[in-house]
Amino acid sequence: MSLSPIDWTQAASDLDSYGAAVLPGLLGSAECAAIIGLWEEEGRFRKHVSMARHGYGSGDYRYFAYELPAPVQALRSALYPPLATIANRWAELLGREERYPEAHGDYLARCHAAGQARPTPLLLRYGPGDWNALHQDLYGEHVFPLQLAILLSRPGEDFEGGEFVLSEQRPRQQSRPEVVALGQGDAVLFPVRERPVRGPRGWSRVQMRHGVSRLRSGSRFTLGIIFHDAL
Ligand SMILES: O=C(O)CCC(=O)C(=O)O
Ligand SMILES: [Fe+2]
Repeated sequence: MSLSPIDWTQAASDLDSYGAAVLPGLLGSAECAAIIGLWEEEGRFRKHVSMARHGYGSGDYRYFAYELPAPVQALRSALYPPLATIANRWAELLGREERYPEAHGDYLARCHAAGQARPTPLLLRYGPGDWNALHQDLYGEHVFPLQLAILLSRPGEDFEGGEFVLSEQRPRQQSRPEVVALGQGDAVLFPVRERPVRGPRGWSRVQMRHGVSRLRSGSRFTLGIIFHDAL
């Protein structure tokens, strides 16, 4: 798999300003199709979740089992180091003690030592009328602060509707919505739980949630990459 070059200066600046950054064309259409094709390979997954059954919205997702498929493993380990740099800067701004090592393997060792040893990368599938409730992907005490979702289907061709949505809950203020327009193969980077925002009296912390608006028609697949593992 070949990753297109990523403008990390732009991505960090967008994350700081809006709490979201798009990595345009991270995957090509053939790579997207190959990852969608994994959905049918049941043996690749450790768990299948029906969102309606849990009150999470409507649609399905499947958590990959270890060993992760090669492109998923490659994305997870290649994207971690620049994200760890941003995460460490944010931790400092927020007065958090935790710091993130340079290599993903070292961070996973920390998760695994705390009993968080199940892989969290997932494939999501939405059909007509499906949606994903605003949520946070927390699976234990260890939370790597940034994650990404890659849109694998073609908006306007494979599906209509189904916009990626973020909400930012500001202390003592109303929440701010952010809708992220994605094309096939684009990734959106976003905070798992919180991010620093500069206010009149220094930095403060806002809570973030993400979800997906209702699909009007068609079929939409996403690959989610989360860097902490699950209990
Ligand atoms: O389908 C999407 O765009 C959102 C997926 C999601 O919730 C995730 O990757 O954690
Ligand atoms: Fe999620």
